[in-house]
Amino acid sequence: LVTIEKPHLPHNHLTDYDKIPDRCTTNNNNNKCVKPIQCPAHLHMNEISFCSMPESTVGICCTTGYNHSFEGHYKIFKRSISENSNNNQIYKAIENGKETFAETLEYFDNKSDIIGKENTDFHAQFFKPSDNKLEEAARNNKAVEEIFIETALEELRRLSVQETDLNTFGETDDKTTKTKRCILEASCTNVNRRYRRVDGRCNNPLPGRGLWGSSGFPMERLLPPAYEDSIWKPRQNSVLGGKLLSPRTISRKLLPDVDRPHPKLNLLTMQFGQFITHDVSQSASITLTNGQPIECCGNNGSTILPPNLLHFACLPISIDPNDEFYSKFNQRCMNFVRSQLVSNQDCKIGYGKQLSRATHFIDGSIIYGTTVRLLATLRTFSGGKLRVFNHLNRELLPQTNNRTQCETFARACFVAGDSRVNQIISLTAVQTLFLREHNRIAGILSSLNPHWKDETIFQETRRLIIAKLQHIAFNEYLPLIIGHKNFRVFSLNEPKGYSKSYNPDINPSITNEFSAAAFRFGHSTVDGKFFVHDKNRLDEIIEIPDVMLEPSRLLHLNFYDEIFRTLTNQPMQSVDDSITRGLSQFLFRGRNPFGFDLASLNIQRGRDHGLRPYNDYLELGGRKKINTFAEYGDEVGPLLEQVYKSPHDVDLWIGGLMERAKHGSIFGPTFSEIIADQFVRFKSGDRYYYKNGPEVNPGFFTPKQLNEIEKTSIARIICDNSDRIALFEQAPHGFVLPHEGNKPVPCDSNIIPTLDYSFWKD
Ligand code: HEM
Ligand SMILES: [Ca+2]
Repeated sequence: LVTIEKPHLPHNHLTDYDKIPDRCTTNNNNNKCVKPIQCPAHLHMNEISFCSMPESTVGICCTTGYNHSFEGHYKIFKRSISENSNNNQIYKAIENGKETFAETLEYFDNKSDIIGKENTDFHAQFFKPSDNKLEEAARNNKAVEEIFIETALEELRRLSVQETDLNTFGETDDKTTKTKRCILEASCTNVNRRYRRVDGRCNNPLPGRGLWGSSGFPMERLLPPAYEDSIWKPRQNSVLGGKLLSPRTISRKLLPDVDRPHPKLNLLTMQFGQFITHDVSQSASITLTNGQPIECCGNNGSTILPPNLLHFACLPISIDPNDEFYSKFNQRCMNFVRSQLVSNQDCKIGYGKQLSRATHFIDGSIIYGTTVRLLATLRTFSGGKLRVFNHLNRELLPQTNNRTQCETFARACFVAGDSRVNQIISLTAVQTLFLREHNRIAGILSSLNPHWKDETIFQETRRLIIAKLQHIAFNEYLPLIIGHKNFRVFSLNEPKGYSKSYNPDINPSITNEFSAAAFRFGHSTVDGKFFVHDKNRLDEIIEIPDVMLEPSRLLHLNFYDEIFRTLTNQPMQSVDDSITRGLSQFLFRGRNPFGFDLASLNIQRGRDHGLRPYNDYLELGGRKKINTFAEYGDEVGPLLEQVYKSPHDVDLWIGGLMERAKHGSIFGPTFSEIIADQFVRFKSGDRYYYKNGPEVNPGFFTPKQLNEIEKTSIARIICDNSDRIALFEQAPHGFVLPHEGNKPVPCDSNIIPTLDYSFWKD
């Protein structure tokens, strides 16, 4: 290893892989950033952020998107051996070779006593010798354990990447998956398909990258995980020793319910944020082998299950006996099950990697699903349309009898491309909006092109809907949340016409930092109430827990229009240290007197996903770490000090929420950068990005079509799909509260531009 000058990571390019060699030029001073190991030609450099971490002396990895070379890991392990030997018998064992395999086994044995056999198996999978090896060992009378260590050593030292079979990757809807050792590979035949695949595969057809961003693909990371055993053990201890406090304690002491309406943005901004989230990210909890959920609490929540009964995936959130709220219900335990990992059994070494079930791209997977099979259940196969539930002459989402997605008492329960569609009724409404827009466009395209068959109409419509969704996300939504400065700095603003932003080296995948922390800023923007107006009279105040997993109100004739009027006219809440009780006490309460605390889930999820403490991300963004609580300021410092032993313990989601908004962004710099970085990935890592021209995008739009698409606005889509029962006008800037410069205009006004679809005539 060569120590080199610590590079300054410019804010604008968390993902600028090209610049790595410049920044990491060799220079033997004491800054510890390390020159990246040389990657074999078919792999490429990733995770440049290691470079900005002075204490990450070892982390630069060669990766094809998520799997680090073994050498990269070996170095990580070496470091943890020297720094943290207690917990790391296993690495010691590897370091010392065969002599210490007993220690390795001891490690496993200890574990199995504490948390059951399955966990041992989990750890074992990283080091498990192949069947061939085991047979050979048996023939030669070698101890299995010896083989075990030999294999681990071999794997660790190997740099080259071999082909092997791996058939347990994600869900596939075809048989084209061919995988290599540590390069999960989709075989991309027909790379010039005009339409993107529903599962997101083969977006990047270069070798080793076919699965990038596809459904079931692992999330990326900006920084290496903070697992206490470097593999999967969540961060649970303060840097000063002793346990971190329970997420619930942090939540109830730091995040009260205060009404602070945002001065400019409306609830549709909140709702669109969740909509985008569900398009790009879905982690899934581990389940029992029969698919049933895992329970980590006993006696109706009054206790955490004893260790011998606790499933290895349990990370229950403990509740203090003096919790002002939950103590009333004798609750001492909130269920929490850890996220599923990508099963990469043939890659024997590595830390746990969470997957996303959604395609990581902004590609309408929330509308169309992520498998051909699911999509087939959503289509009519006639006229390119999606199935609807026709209700009083209005199109609603199809209903389902499978009530696992809704409260049992709900009169309606809907299906869409994403299983979370019923999570809150305003989300269901936006899902309905895009369903209607799809069918409306399908109607227009088929009347323009009567010779088109169902499949062509469907695919062309889907392509256009995705373009509209991307246009709204990048053009209307993103600048409002990250602010124009970040928008510029991250080169997210582009002139009209074709984009030059595509870069096949950029991995489009969701980062853990984005989905387990930064983009959850949105939870702070949720208002606990919807003020629903009938014409201009206040009709009903809905408490949000009453419309979670309970979307029946959409069966009321006026409701669809009314909820859009509420979303556009009611302010969202500001991003700050306030979370509505609707989420922090009553999440999914059903008919119970209490529900979950989403803030606790967020904090625990961050620990589950190995997010590092907030300070590390400050540094990643080129800022100084905060070393004393006083530096957090008079307001925030004392609060944090109540719940964290050290300023270096602060969870990322909490630290980010506490930052002051700057430069026109609605949150502080750390969230801004993580989010901007993610949107750079969504754009520059998506070959089918709607603004990409014919040289890269097989599904490109003509310049004239693109010119029309760039007139898209959320306001126009709302207008075109309203029931015209309670919604006849709309402000042109759909995410901005109506004001003098954003007055509602009649839906047929050309102040809200319409698209000329004649350019879609064959
Ligand atoms: C409107 C009410 C909302 C409800 C009821 C809700 C509920 C939830 C729940 C239950 C989770 C899973 C928590 C866990 O176990 O880790 C979650 C995750 C998440 N939420 Fe929300 N949420 C809401 C709004 C939003 C908004 C407005 C945003 C963003 C602007 C957002 C962003 C996220 C993100 C990024 C995740 C992680 C997704 C994943 O990767 O699985 N949510 N939310
Ligand atoms: Ca997607």
